Amino acid sequence: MNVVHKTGASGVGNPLQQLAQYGQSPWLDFIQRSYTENGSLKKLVDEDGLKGVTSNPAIFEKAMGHGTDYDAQIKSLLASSILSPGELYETLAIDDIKAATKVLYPVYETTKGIDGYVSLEVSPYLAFDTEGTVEEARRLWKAVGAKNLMIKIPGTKQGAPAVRTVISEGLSINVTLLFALDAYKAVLEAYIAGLEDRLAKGEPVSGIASVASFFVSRIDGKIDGAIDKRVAAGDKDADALKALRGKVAIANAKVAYQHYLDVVASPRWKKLADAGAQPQRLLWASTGTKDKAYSDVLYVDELIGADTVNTIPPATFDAFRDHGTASETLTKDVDAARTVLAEAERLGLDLAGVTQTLVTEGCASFEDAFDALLGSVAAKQAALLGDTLISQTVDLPADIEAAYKAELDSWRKAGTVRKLWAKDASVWTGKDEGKWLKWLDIVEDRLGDLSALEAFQAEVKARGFTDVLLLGMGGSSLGPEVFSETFGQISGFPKLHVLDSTDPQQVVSYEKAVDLSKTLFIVSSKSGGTLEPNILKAYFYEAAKKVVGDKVGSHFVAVTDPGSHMEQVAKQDGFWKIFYGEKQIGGRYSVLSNFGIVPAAAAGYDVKGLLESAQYGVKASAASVPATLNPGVQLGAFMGVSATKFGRDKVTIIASHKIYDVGAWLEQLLAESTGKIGKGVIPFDGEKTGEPSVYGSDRVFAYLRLNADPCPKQEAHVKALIAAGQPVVTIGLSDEKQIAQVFFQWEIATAVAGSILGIDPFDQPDVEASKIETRKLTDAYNQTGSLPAESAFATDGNFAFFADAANQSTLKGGDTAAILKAHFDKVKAGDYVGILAYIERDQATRDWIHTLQTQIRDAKKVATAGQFGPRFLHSTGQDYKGGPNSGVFLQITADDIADVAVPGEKYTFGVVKAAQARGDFDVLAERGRRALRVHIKGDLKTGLDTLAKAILAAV
Ligand SMILES: O=P(O)(O)OC[C@H]1O[C@](O)(CO)[C@@H](O)[C@@H]1O
Ligand SMILES: O=C[C@H](O)[C@H](O)COP(=O)(O)O
Repeated sequence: MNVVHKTGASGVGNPLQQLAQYGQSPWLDFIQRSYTENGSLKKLVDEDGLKGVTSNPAIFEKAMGHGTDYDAQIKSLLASSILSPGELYETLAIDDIKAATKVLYPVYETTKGIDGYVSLEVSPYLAFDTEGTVEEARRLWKAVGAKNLMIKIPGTKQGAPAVRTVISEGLSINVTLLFALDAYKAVLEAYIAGLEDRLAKGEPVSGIASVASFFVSRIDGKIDGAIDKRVAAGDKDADALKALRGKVAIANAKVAYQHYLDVVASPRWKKLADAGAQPQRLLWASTGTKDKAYSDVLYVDELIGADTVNTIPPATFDAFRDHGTASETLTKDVDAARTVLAEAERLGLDLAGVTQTLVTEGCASFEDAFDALLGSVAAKQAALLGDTLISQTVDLPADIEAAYKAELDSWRKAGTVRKLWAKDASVWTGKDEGKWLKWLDIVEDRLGDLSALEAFQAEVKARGFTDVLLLGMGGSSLGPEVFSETFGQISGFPKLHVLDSTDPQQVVSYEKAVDLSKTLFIVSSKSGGTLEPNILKAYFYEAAKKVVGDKVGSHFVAVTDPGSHMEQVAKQDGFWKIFYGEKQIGGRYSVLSNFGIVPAAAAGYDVKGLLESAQYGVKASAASVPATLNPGVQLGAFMGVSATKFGRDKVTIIASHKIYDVGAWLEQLLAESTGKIGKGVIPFDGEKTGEPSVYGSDRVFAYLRLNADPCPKQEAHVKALIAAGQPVVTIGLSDEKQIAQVFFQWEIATAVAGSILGIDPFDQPDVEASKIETRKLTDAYNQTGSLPAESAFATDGNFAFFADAANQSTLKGGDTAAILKAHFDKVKAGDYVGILAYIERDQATRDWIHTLQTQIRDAKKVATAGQFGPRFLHSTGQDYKGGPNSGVFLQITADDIADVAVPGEKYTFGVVKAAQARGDFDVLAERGRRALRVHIKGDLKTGLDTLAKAILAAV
């Protein structure tokens, strides 16, 4: 923008200065930091008689979204705080507005509060939200804290009542996006009513200012477009239509001004004026000429009149200074203006429809501009934060990429990310999903309670515990397990062990692995009613009591939701501490709440560092980050679109060795959240990476890569997968602590994928079903002393085979080879195989199962899962029963070499495990799954080896 005067700095002959003679105030429709800082804005005030400034989302997009004006401040803000792009934008915008209000303040003073205003618009996302607008207007008003601020509010149906409310509270308001006379009348009415509300409350009406921003050029843009089309089509009224080109917008504005004059002359207004009220002036907005055929000062020249404002874009400002004509025009030819409007109506130009469209388009285009602005702030932020943020790269074949991008764009346009953050259940099935979203806020909440967590950590250290034994299932155990597997033992702190099994051997192994006299037990159960943690607590409480005596309670800590059965137990048994969870967070979303953080603190991990890393992730996927750039949403769309549109519903997890256990946590999150009503994405962890040829076209791949220590073999495999056209998302971590960020990113992604799948990602109906079956069996045991009888449909050596009638009928032949062959022959392309083993989970059995699943995959070219019961029941079990019916399952049970009693119960751990396996199997069968159970008698190792060979022969 130039500051060149036609006739010198004195202002004599400067048309901009001359506007004052006609009662019009020129404002500038532009703001930019460098422009304010380098004195250019002040120069316009001094030399051109500039009297105000307006901004809008598109203007800020131009200012902030490009160039380097804001980089230094962004850098310094990011050095001291963890902010979302929305928070960052707002801080920058508020600073700009504050700086401009300082430059304009002398104008405010000399004009006694009539001019000198700087406008800041509420978020364009709130254009149809009265309450949201009111809240945001109050917040911004306070944040800027300048008398010469105007909050800009769209004059929509929902905006008008907001205007009345905030005017009644004494805020100065610029009502924007007015195109139609009726809308203008409504906001003028809202202004007057707001002032009357103040009078009624006995509050002053002086010192409050308002303008009604009536848009001009956009109307001609639309009407002229319609005219041109009709003329080109040979309309019979072509000449009459052509005569209206470039006339309708000005006529509309002139008629609006007549309404203003009528209102300010009314007795109703006089009363307010006598009390010191200022009229709500009409402000001509959108006054840059868009059609080059017209004068570049058309919408200034033609709209000059008393008590009005014209907010002029820079180029028009320069042009008007150079060759504008200041003269009273607004009240000229009003009858002609009315005739233009009548003529437009006669010719069917539908001004009402056009103005309505312009409101809708205006709101949408400000939203688009805001999205672009926030997107560029997000991109700048990501570049500056570098590897503080985990990286994410999505490699997709062209067809999936197109659908993925379209999905993200439709999320952006519909503002679905904001709805998700606003906990709006309509993002999913519209049931009670909104009540399960506290995990969105939990990181901030936990960061706010760091001192309590750190004090606990110091106490644990001071008490000299050697071990921490966590007893819990699923969401209460898998997060702590990731921490323990990733960070190991920290010097000076106890070693963290996680027990999530009812296998008697495993219970005993864990007991032997710790020094009971120096162990801190964490009993972890959100609901407090889950069978396993309750019986494990009973067992270890008794065991520890034998060693530490009556003060055993001081070795126990509970993590549970308020009011749970576990809370009562903890109180009754004198536990050292009780840490509470949030009822509005489901187990699998609880890792960043006390369920993950308390065990992490006990083990001496850097809780603050973990939470802060997570907080960077929270901000990177915040409501303000448009879907197209929002990593959590991108990840969710990657899975959701691949599953629903391309039949790629299997997420294969590949993780660097040091962070391998994230896969187990991820399995629960994805499977329990999405696998239901026959839909879902099915996670596969634990398969060794293979050549592209062993994978079908039913998969996507998630590669969690520790950038400092990638495995060359995994790297090569992933590269080959991408080259082969498999969909791959690569998530890069610069250090292990970033697993906390990974957790949050996948939580958002899972919620997003759930939305795309059209399910409720926060319930787990089929897990509940097998819990009920198990409970029936353990109750029966308590009554009768034995589990209900069952009979194998075939036995062969040390193997006994069980199946429901439907499956049995398909499994011909009496020997192991024939049965397994018949079972695995059912596997077809797009299916998966699940080996579900109710045996001790130790290194040897884990190696066994992972080798076996990989071998089956290579033979059958299908996805394979290798799971241990009862652990997986609280994880992938939901998907296996409730998700797509594409699983072929082999359940493995075995004799227990020794059983272990559960204190206070008739049943033993062995009985519980057996009941769990049967409950699981019954529900699989009931859901029509292809399932076979093999029971191994005698020595387990021999049985497993023989079984593996038989399976390999069968596949
Ligand atoms: O923490 P709780 O209530 O003991 O539940 C353990 C696990 O059981 C489930 O409720 C069902 O498997 C999981 O969602 C949960 O993580
Ligand atoms: O308040 C100002 C308006 O936002 C601006 O004048 C819109 O102008 P445009 O139609 O040129 O975008």
